[in-house]
Order: sequence, then C-alpha cells, then structure tokens
Amino acid sequence: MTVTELSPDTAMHRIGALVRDARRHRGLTQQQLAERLGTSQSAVARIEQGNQNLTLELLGRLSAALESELIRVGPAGPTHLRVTGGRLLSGSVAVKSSKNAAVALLCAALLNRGRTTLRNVARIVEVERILDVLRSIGVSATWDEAGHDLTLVVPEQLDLAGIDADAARRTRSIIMFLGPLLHRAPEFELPYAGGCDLGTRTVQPHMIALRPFGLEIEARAGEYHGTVTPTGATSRTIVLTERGDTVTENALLAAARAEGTTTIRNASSNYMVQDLVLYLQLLGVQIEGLGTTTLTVHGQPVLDADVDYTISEDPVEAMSLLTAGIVTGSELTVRRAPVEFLEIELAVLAEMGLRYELSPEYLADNGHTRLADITIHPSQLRAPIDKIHPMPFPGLNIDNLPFFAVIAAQAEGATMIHDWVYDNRAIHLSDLTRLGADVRLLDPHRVLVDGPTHWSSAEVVCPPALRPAVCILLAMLAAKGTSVLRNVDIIARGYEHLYERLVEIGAAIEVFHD
Ligand SMILES: CC(=O)N[C@H]1[C@@H](OP(=O)(O)OP(=O)(O)OC[C@H]2O[C@@H](n3ccc(=O)[nH]c3=O)[C@H](O)[C@@H]2O)O[C@H](CO)[C@@H](O)[C@@H]1O
Ligand SMILES: C=C(OP(=O)(O)O)C(=O)O
Repeated sequence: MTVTELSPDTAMHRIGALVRDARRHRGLTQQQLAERLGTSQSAVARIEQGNQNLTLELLGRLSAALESELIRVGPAGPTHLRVTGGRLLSGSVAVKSSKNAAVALLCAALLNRGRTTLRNVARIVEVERILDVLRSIGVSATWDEAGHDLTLVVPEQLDLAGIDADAARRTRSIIMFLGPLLHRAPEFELPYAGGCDLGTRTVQPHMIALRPFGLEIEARAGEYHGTVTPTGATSRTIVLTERGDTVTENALLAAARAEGTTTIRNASSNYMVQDLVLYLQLLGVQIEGLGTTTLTVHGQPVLDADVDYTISEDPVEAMSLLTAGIVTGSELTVRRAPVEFLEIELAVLAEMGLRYELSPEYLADNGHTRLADITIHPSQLRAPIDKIHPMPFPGLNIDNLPFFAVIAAQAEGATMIHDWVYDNRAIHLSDLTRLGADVRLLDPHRVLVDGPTHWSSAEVVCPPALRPAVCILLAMLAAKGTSVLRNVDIIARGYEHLYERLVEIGAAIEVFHD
C-alpha cells in the first residue's frame, strides 16, 4: 500500500487491516506476532484495530516480522502530467550532462584501482540502475552533498555472484561491463541487457569486437556467459562491423587494460565516446584519434589513478529544449549547448527557416567539448526539400531525429523522416496524430509529416520509448487547452527535473498520481 493523502485515522485503520491480513496469511496468532516484535499481544490488537500510533521504525519492524512490505512511502503508482498548452516560453535554460556518457563512465570506473570522481552527473533513473548494479557487486558509490558529483571506489575483488540481476536487466548499458570484466575474471555471467522498446538491437557487434581480447560470449537463459582465454597477442586491429556508440566504448574499455596496442577502425566518434576517451586519458591510457573513426589505444595492464572528470553537456537534451522553444513559437535561450554535436541539426533547422543566434563558443568543464548558448526566435518554418535522416556522428544524431517530427509538424509542407536505425521508434511518432498532427507512417522506418499543425489538446498514454515520449510532451506544450500524458516514468530514465525546468521557463505542467 502507498500512503499519500489519507487522513492519519484512515491510514492507521487501513494499515491495521493490512497487518491483520498479513498475520493471518502467515498463520500467526496475535501472541506469536507480538513475540516477533518484542511487544505485548494487546499492543498487536491495538495496531490491528487502528488504535495505535505507528512510527516508521515500528512499521519497519512489522514489515520484517510479517515478511511483507506493508507500506511504501512516496507517490502512488505511475506518474502522469497535466499540461496546459499554448503558452509562450521565455528566458533561458541550461543543458544538463548526458545520460549516455554517464553510463559509459560508470562502467569505465570499473577499470580504475584508484578513486574516480565523476562531476556533473545527471540524476536520472538510468544512472541509478547502473549504480544499483555496481553497488551490488561491491563498488562504493557516494554522492557529494549537492548530489551531483559521484565518487566511485572499486574493491580488489568484485562480488559478481551478488549482482542485482533485476537492475541489470533494466538497462542495456550493462553490456559495457563486458570490456572491463574480461580483465577481472576468467569466467563470468552477466544478466541480459534491456533498454528502450525500440525493436531488436543486436549485440553481435559487441561479441565480434571483444573476441580479439579472448572473450567468448554464450547467451544462456537470461544471461551472457563470458569465458576469457588469454590470446598472447601484443597488438590487434578491430574493425567494427557497424559504427555503434556502445560497441566502440566496449572495445575501448577492453583495449584500455589490454597489453600492447589496439587499433579500432570504423569507431564511433560521437559525444559519449569522446567523454570516455578523455576519462581514459586521465587514467593514463594513451589514445590517439579522438573525434575520428580510427582510435589507437596503448593499453596499461594496471590503471591506478585518483581522477576527477566532468561529464559534458547532452546534445539530445539540448535538442529537446530547442524543440520546446520552436514548437511553442517562443524566444528562448538554450545555454551550454554542445554545438559541435548539433551542427547538422542546426543546419537543417536553418534550412527550415528557424532564426537563431549562437553566442561565442566556450569550453565545457571537461576542457574539450565546444559549447555555445543558442537563442531561437519565433519563425515561419517550412518543410525541408530533402528527407531528414540520421547518420553516425558527424551526421544528424539518431536520438535527435524524433524531435524533427514535432518540428516538421509545425512547418508548412510535407517532411519525410527516415529512421533507418530503429525498427520501432518511428512508429511511436504516430501518437502525434492524437494532438492534431498529420503524421503518416509509410512503413516502420518512414513517416511523412504534413504541416502546419493546428495542435489540439488530448489525453495520451506515454509511448514506451524515451525520445518519442518527450516529443509528445513537447507537442502538448504547443496544444491550447489541457492535455494529459499518462505513465511518464520512462522520461526520468534520461532527463533530470525536465518538468520543473520547463515550468521555470513558462510552461504549465503539473505532476499527478492516481
Ligand atoms: C547508452 C547509449 O549510448 N545509447 C546510445 C547508443 O546505443 P547503442 O550503441 O547500444 O546502439 P545500438 O548498438 O543498439 O545501435 C542502434 C541501432 O543502430 C544500428 N546501427 C548502428 C550503427 C551503424 O553504423 N549501423 C547500424 O545499423 C544497430 O544495428 C542498432 O539497431 O547509440 C544509439 C545510436 O546512436 C543511440 O540511440 C543510443 O542512445
Ligand atoms: C535509445 C536511447 O538510449 P538507450 O541506448 O539507453 O536505450 C536514447 O537515449 O534515446
């Protein structure tokens, strides 16, 4: 049961009834329960009648004695949003650090014998999931008082048998444990990887990329079973069959501690890979080719350094915030945008008629990533002549593509959006029709968006995919009237305090629970 807004009397009666039912379910008398609690039978009777004041401490003891979680303190069930749309946004909003670099760096910390402090880490569910897994195998992970810097210390021996399989199965990023683990254990098991519901995402490239390090992976029921056989090789070249981000990261993680030189060809040079390279360099790994598709890594069998690394700003968050401004026809400044990872996006937006200005560039706290403040002005948008499609960096970011569906709906004319990457992501964009957009799914990969849209409010259940979910929310900001977006918990997987931050710049969003 979740206690939220019950009066104290009602809550005590409800809890009393729960205690009685749980006790009977366990086949205990009031006397036997009293003994387990170290109290009297009459006290148990009072609790069951709802006549006893309950402290959290007593509730904890009751739950333990009855082996049942009697109450959960906090919000009830899934989170929903009530959005009053049609309001202009104004002022400025700063971009937070990226989910995708954070998860890579959390996995990378497993390589370091010394202390890793990651600064400016986004407080998002995806990070918490990896932290749950890391803690379950013995890693110490502590937040600083302000809650944004995270210090990780990895023990000499990892408790791989104690891994929190539930948490591990909820995140695909756990696959990036493979690279570090192959240096720590000759054999290990890793629960299967999850992630967004975007259709099948192959793990074969990871298996191919890690084979030159002696790792063979067998997929068993719900788990990968890894076996490492030392190869004796002093150098190796890995040609990635696809330019994936996490597979490049896995190869880097394996190469960082592998004897000799590893050359990775067809490597992704996307933002999260660059953050990872910068962190590994701090650990003392020499890597050439940052920002290119060939990375040469000079491995160090022992990495033992106390390091501080500040994660860079998220281009996908920046795109989400820009879209919020564009779709509401607002004048808005998005501060600390990693422009180097938004160049194609901005060029396409300029083609579509968006008026914007960039501040002079400055460096992110990692000392490398180029940032700028982007100010957008209300603009008459038109459909681009060519289709919009993503490409590995330096192409238009695959995760930024869904936002172009919302923007295209605002533009005059027909825009073709081609998501060749994911089998299921474009499908979720057809939910925009619920808000009045003309979005036609031509096949699972292509949508045709005809604008401009006269947005109308609606009640929509959140699609089970992070970016499409945010797209629906942003369209609701444009739709006059009150919309409801149900089951939005997936958004917290990748965005920190998104609703509060949108409210600060003028949106009307209310969070509620059933
Ligand atoms: C934690 C993290 O960093 N996640 C990102 C990472 O996931 P991740 O690296 O896991 O992406 P995947 O390996 O699943 O690749 C996404 C899809 O693209 C296909 N593919 C990819 C590259 C390529 O050159 N050819 C090709 O066909 C894959 O087969 C797959 O179907 O990269 C994706 C693609 O940028 C992003 O959407 C994810 O946000
Ligand atoms: C697809 C995404 O992430 P993940 O790889 O974590 O599912 C995303 O960030 O849009």
